[in-house]
Amino acid sequence: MKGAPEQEWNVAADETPQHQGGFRADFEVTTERGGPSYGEMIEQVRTFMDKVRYASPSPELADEVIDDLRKLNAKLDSTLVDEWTSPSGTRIDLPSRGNITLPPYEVLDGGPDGVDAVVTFRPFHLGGNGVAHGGHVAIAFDDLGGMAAALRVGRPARTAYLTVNYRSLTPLDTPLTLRTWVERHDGRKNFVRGTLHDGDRLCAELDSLFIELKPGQA
Ligand SMILES: CCCCCCCCCC(=O)SCCNC(=O)CCNC(=O)[C@H](O)C(C)(C)COP(=O)(O)OP(=O)(O)OC[C@H]1O[C@@H](n2cnc3c(N)ncnc32)[C@H](O)[C@@H]1OP(=O)(O)O
Repeated sequence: MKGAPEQEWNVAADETPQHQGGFRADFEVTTERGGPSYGEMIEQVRTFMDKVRYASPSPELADEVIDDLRKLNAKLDSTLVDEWTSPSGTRIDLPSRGNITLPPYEVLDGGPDGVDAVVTFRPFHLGGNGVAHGGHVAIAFDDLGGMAAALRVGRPARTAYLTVNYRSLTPLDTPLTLRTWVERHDGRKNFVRGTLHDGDRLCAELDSLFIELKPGQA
């Protein structure tokens, strides 16, 4: 596959370590990085992925799209920064904190008692036969389960295990209710449960363990 094999990713913005292990030392958040149009840029990329998932282009159109994409990739080349400096993951005003890799969700309420969110799986999250891929459901649970653990302990936590019980089909393009909460904790261990509903219908359940990271722990 052609890509960017010589590209160096995640190059530190300066020599000062901006974190002491885990994801982010201080949960630094921002509504400014990337500017006022960053959310719309992410939305357009998601829309493009939706279209790619369902498009059947002619060879000529595929070549045209490749050409356009190369130009777009080149535009971003000069702006690449490290993960701590990128807007992605820190823009709390945007769906999924502006993180393009996550299914878009909006947190309605979050704190030590848990997280209430609305997640909408996009057309490109298709698994088969018109419904969501189970892996994408797991990603939503992982992120929002991790958030419930982090909000309880006030520090980052990493997933030790994550079990998803798929109770019924998960629709695409439909706002769904996702809840996560720490059901029990024991030292650094946070046993996180979760549910995903389409209206009253239970689509999936989460049973997971998130371990609070020690200072400096990767
Ligand atoms: C606000 C922003 C929110 C953002 C949320 C983002 C969430 C995203 C979360 C992720 O996706 S993290 C990425 C996926 N996870 C990993 O890559 C983790 C890989 N594994 C590890 O790094 C370590 O194994 C881990 C940090 C999970 C634990 O290692 P530690 O050395 O810190 O702990 P240790 O092994 O001493 O275990 C601590 C306790 O947990 C228990 N434990 C650990 N792993 C377990 C496991 N898998 N099953 C059951 N118990 C487990 C272990 O037995 C022990 O129990 P006791 O204290 O009772 O002795």
